[in-house]
Amino acid sequence: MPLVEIRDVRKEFPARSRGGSPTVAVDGVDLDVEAGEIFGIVGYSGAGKSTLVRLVNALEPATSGSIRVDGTEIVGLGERSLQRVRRDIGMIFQQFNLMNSRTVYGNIAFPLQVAGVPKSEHRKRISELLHFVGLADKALAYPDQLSGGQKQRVGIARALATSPKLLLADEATSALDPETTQEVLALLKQVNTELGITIVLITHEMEVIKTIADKVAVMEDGKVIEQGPVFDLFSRPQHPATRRFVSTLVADQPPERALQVLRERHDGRFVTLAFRDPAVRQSQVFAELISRDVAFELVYGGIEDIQGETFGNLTLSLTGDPTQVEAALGAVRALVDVREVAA
Ligand SMILES: Nc1ncnc2c1ncn2[C@@H]1O[C@H](COP(=O)(O)OP(=O)(O)OP(=O)(O)O)[C@@H](O)[C@H]1O
Repeated sequence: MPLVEIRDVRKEFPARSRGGSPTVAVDGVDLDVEAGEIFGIVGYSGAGKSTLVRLVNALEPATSGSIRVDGTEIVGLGERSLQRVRRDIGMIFQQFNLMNSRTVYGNIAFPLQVAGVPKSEHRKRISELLHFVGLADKALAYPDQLSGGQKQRVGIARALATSPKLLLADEATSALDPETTQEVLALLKQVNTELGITIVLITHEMEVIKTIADKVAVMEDGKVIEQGPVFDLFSRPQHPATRRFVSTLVADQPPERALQVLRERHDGRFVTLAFRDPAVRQSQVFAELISRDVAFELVYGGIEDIQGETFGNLTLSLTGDPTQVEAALGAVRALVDVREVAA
């Protein structure tokens, strides 16, 4: 049984003005998040990502559909029962949402108070959490004395205080610089592997997905347009929006601007080879060209490492006898996908 099971979920917000039309923020979404995984949801601003996660912890009620969290149907559930479900769900935010008038200790104590954990148990639990997030010496600091990365660590400690099964992360690294982003992502990975907590994270950055997610769903206009294991989605994106996201990390064919310059420099036939199968070595492919006296230059592209598997697109300029070029490409097609680059 998935930890989170979403079926045909829809969320409609009423029109903001008289005569206006309602906004369908989430439109018929189906998703399964298995226990123990890191599930990424990626999409541009307005795609409906935040609304979807807010439905999962019932900060907003769904208009229709079904959402099961750890087996409990939460759509239509009463407030009292929802509070019990929410106790198993932690959440972290882009702007950290810490209480500035409370110390780090006080911020982490807050969910413990709400959950009715006796005060005598707070000190030990908070100390454990602060050690885990690497802020053992900051218990008495106030949020405005901390860096962004430290504030998010406090956010994570606070979200973990009541030992949730599920952690929802809403653009948790979007306000951080690239180096701090990597540190916070590493901490989230630790939350997942060492504490066994399932994580759903939403982001507009493929880098975040690539770094820690196991599975990913792409959202556009309230719908999930594509989902699957991260490697599959990166190496074989189907939908144009997914291709656009993937191209922010992995070069595909050269864009029009680059192509113009490349054509001025190279007069051969341009083809893009997609390397996806780990059993196929680049040297095998190049050997097919060399054996037929086809000269080649790598003009665009690169190879990426996604969770230990490599793939990428290399655009080559080929020169030689056209019949030999054709024959070589025939042999190359047996090894990798070959696409012509439009003249
Ligand atoms: N409380 C609300 N009332 C009315 N419309 C809303 C409300 N919350 C979100 N929306 C609308 O729902 C759509 C989806 O918004 P949502 O915030 O879920 O997208 P998102 O993908 O998370 O984007 P962002 O990263 O910019 O938050 C948008 O058109 C937004 O204007």
